[in-house]
Amino acid sequence: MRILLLGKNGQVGWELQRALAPLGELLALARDSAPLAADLGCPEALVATVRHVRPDIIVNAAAYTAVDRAEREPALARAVNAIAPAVLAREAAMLGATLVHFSTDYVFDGSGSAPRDESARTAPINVYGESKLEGEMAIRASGCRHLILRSSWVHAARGSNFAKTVLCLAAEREHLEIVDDQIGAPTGAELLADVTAHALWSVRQEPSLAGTYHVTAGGETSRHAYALFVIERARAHGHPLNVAADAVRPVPTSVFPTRARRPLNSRLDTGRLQSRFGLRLPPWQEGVERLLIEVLGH
Ligand SMILES: NC(=O)C1=CN([C@@H]2O[C@H](COP(=O)(O)OP(=O)(O)OC[C@H]3O[C@@H](n4cnc5c(N)ncnc54)[C@H](OP(=O)(O)O)[C@@H]3O)[C@@H](O)[C@H]2O)C=CC1
Ligand SMILES: Cc1cn([C@H]2C[C@H](O)[C@@H](COP(=O)(O)OP(=O)(O)O[C@H]3O[C@@H](C)C(=O)[C@@H](O)[C@H]3O)O2)c(=O)[nH]c1=O
Ligand SMILES: [Mg+2]
Repeated sequence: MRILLLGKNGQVGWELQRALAPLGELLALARDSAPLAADLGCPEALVATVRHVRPDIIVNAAAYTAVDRAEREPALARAVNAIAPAVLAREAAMLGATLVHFSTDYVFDGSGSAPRDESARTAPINVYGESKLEGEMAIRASGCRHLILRSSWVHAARGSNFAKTVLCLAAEREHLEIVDDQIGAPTGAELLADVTAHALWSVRQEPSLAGTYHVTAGGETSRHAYALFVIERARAHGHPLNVAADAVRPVPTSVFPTRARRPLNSRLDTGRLQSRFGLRLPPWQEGVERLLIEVLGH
């Protein structure tokens, strides 16, 4: 079985290099891999690469993930997150290959407080979310066999993410302000990659399992409580931080200015994945603890 992985150096792509390796012959590419081009901004080159490799499985871990910057670069976000996945899906359909793709809680508007399942109405409130939703829809419309895995708040030791940003800020500053009205589940890239490998293997055995699934770590938290957990656990590991324990101020999103709007309710219902694939999703704190140990070198 030949697997083509795109975006091998991202948070999820890096962990997929490890998790997919036992499933088949893995060819992992980055944007600038030579001699095979894997720039998702360049559809012709992408097509040439897929036709040359003739994979049984395409795993697309590449994406435009700069949420605020996307508001200023909507065309590039759409090229990478919507047009490239459409091209990959068309090629997968022609080859009879399975396409694995990742999407996000940001396809939803974040209203209410209930977790959303896969059939919930999508209504993105920023350019990144719009571009990711368009990518999902193109994949479904192509008719290719696919797994679309929607996750949230992904962190990894390698790459940039909220947890590592908080660690840096807490080392530099004495006071932090963190929004306390965005609720979701921080999800380790290694968990997402391992679930991907498991789901992919299951779909090979049972093609009717293909489709769209929500995949996050268990439990939920606010960004503020998440930041506090990162700070407390980093201290417990002996990491020196400047910020005072009572100086992490909770603030509403409405007073924390960012270019892109963010959904407040990012809760995803993962019941479908757990029951159909027989999987258990460990609590988010376990993933953050692992991240800290890796980042702090203990
Ligand atoms: N991060 C998160 O919180 C979440 C992410 N997701 C989704 O999960 C998937 C993986 O995300 P994650 O690993 O966190 O993202 P990262 O930002 O860590 O990695 C994205 C990768 O895509 C690559 N990339 C960007 N543009 C191009 C391009 N034009 N051509 C080729 N490669 C490109 C980047 O390469 P380079 O370094 O060269 O720019 C980078 O290696 C994405 O689909 C994302 O939408 C879903 C939910 C939450
Ligand atoms: C750094 C910082 C951020 N914030 C706020 C700003 C923002 O509203 C919220 C989240 O900020 P970030 O920019 O880190 O997170 P963001 O890049 O929006 O994270 C998202 O990335 C994409 C790729 C996804 O798919 C989502 O699941 C989600 O993980 O936290 C604070 O309140 N205080 C702070 O000190
Ligand atoms: Mg960000």
